[in-house]
Amino acid sequence: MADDSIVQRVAELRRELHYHNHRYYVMDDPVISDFDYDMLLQELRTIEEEHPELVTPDSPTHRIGGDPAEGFVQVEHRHTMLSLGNAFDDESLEAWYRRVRNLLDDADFSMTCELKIDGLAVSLVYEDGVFVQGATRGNGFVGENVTQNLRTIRSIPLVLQGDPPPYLEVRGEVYMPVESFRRLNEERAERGEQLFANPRNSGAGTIRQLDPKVTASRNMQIWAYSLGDAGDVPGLPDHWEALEWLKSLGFRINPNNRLCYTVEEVKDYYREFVERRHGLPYEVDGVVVKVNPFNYQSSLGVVGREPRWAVAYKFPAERAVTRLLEIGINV
Ligand SMILES: NC(=O)c1cc2c(=O)c3cc(F)ccc3oc2nc1N
Repeated sequence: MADDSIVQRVAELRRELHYHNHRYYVMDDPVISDFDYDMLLQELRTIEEEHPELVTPDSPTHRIGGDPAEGFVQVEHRHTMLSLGNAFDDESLEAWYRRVRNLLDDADFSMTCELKIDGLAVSLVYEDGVFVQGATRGNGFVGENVTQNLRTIRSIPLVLQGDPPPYLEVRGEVYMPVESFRRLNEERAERGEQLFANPRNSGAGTIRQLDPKVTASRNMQIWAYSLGDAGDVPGLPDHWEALEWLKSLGFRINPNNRLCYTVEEVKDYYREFVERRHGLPYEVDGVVVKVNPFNYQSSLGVVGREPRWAVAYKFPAERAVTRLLEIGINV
């Protein structure tokens, strides 16, 4: 049995490694050299090999799980994962805005604008601050358990910082950075294998790999974009504060999110990113506009499978061939 000093050292190493992992993969601002990080990880691995009874599932040495899965177990979402209604032009955005204002008896309200990441929506469940389950959206009610694969994504925290509630669900979009997609297709072309059509497809295929080692080899990333349900965290007044709080817990929140007070500001944001979208290291297909105050979100409610309080203002479709040429794939 390991004596106390070993148990203490293991806890200290885990805390330090989770912290440096967060700095490197979530904040993109490491404060330790890769060499020193690897030395800490190796020290922990050595101790865990000598004392297997000390290994815990949230250990940073266990991001790449066990054997390939046979298939995916289905999981029921505690809170249904709804779908976004679409707007394709300013008129339909303004129609959405007017409808919401009417329903709110002409109240004023702020809106959050977020880039709509073109990836795969996932639900992450944390119990007592430890990552316990990751699932795809599926049909919104039932998704696939892809926990082992999501654990390999370094920007998904295995252990939360701050003071998380006993149960927390977070939603995010998992995606393959454009550069990783380009490199992956280059490797496939050299091996004479079939190419992936776009980062979204390769990302979705990677998350649904049966072997976590394959997922781990493809540099997948995440942007967290909301709580599973505002009711899970009483005391947060609106979505913007919820995003700030999630950032304080260690989640990777997109720095381009913006708080807007008028539909004009929303349109400015949209036009800004119609221009800037191809300079981003990840693919986006629009802007998600959300009524910010949670009390207004709950009074607006849901119609069918879509929340009344959010809309996806899509970017103009573009010719796929041009896009592939732009990211350096010679089709
Ligand atoms: N792809 C995305 O970047 C993204 C997606 C969604 C959703 O799908 C979504 C669906 C809802 F029913 C409600 C809010 C949402 O917020 C979202 N926010 C985002 N930033």
